[in-house]
Amino acid sequence: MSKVGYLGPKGTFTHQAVHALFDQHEFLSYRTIPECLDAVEKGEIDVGVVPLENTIEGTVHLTIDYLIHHVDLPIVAEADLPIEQHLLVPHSFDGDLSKVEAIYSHSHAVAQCHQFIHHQCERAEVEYSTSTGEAARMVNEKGGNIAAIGNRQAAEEYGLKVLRENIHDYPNNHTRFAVVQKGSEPIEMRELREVNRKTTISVTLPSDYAGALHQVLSAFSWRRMNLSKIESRPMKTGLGNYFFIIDVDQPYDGVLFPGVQAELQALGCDLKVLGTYPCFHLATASSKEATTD
Ligand SMILES: O=C(O)C(=O)C[C@]1(C(=O)O)C=C[C@@H](O)C=C1
Repeated sequence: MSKVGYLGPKGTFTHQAVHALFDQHEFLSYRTIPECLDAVEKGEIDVGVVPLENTIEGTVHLTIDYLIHHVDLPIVAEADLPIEQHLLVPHSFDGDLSKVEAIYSHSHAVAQCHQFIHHQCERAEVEYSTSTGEAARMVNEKGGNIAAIGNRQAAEEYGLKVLRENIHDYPNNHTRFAVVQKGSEPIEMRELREVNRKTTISVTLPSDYAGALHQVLSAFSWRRMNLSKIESRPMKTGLGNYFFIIDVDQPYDGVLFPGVQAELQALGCDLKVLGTYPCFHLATASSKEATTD
């Protein structure tokens, strides 16, 4: 039995993703993304599951930055999960949204519901928490005219009721989660249908000069390698110093990728493969999307 760590506590979306991905393992929850990734790095757990990107709010910068700057852990799998954000309140709350004094949640969850908060809960102060599950736990502990944004499992876990369903501002809300692992021993997962294989790399340009990014991209384009994401992040060394995170829509191979690497190195770029991995679609209890075959 392996140890699987995740951004907890129970009732987070990461917790849902973990249970859709793994069965028959020991599950350990961590309060923050860095705590979970550090535990994998130190070998306290075998794999860690952390959020990577949301369709409404974009990249979870804390995860990407921590993977680049603080730990050396390959991404071994990726899974996307439909996200349904609900407004959760104590059972004693009378249902009048204008009375909500504070809304607790993770910053990514709050960002997915800005319009709802702005138009429906005008009086509410936003209080950020380390996760949606933690927000639900706090709302239960504090009580009163306050609410959490989170999922139905969190409401059940922490004794709250769902006052409004699906309060995220745009439909088709999904979050991608990364599974990271230190050792190379394969960890048994549920039998899921693989929808794709991707390779994620980081590229640091030697200096800022005209056409530098164009040259980097052309190493992929003339090889007909499709990129599904490119994003710049600060190197944290000075204003204007950025690196690029690039998702390539194919597995690492022995011909095309070494060719790209050699070409980029000749340009003076630093390149690191962050993982080459299968991608899965997961389903929440309430969604009917395909998962297991
Ligand atoms: O707080 C949670 O429930 C998490 O699992 C974190 C997280 C995130 O960081 O994006 C995951 C999915 C949702 O997009 C909102 C929050």
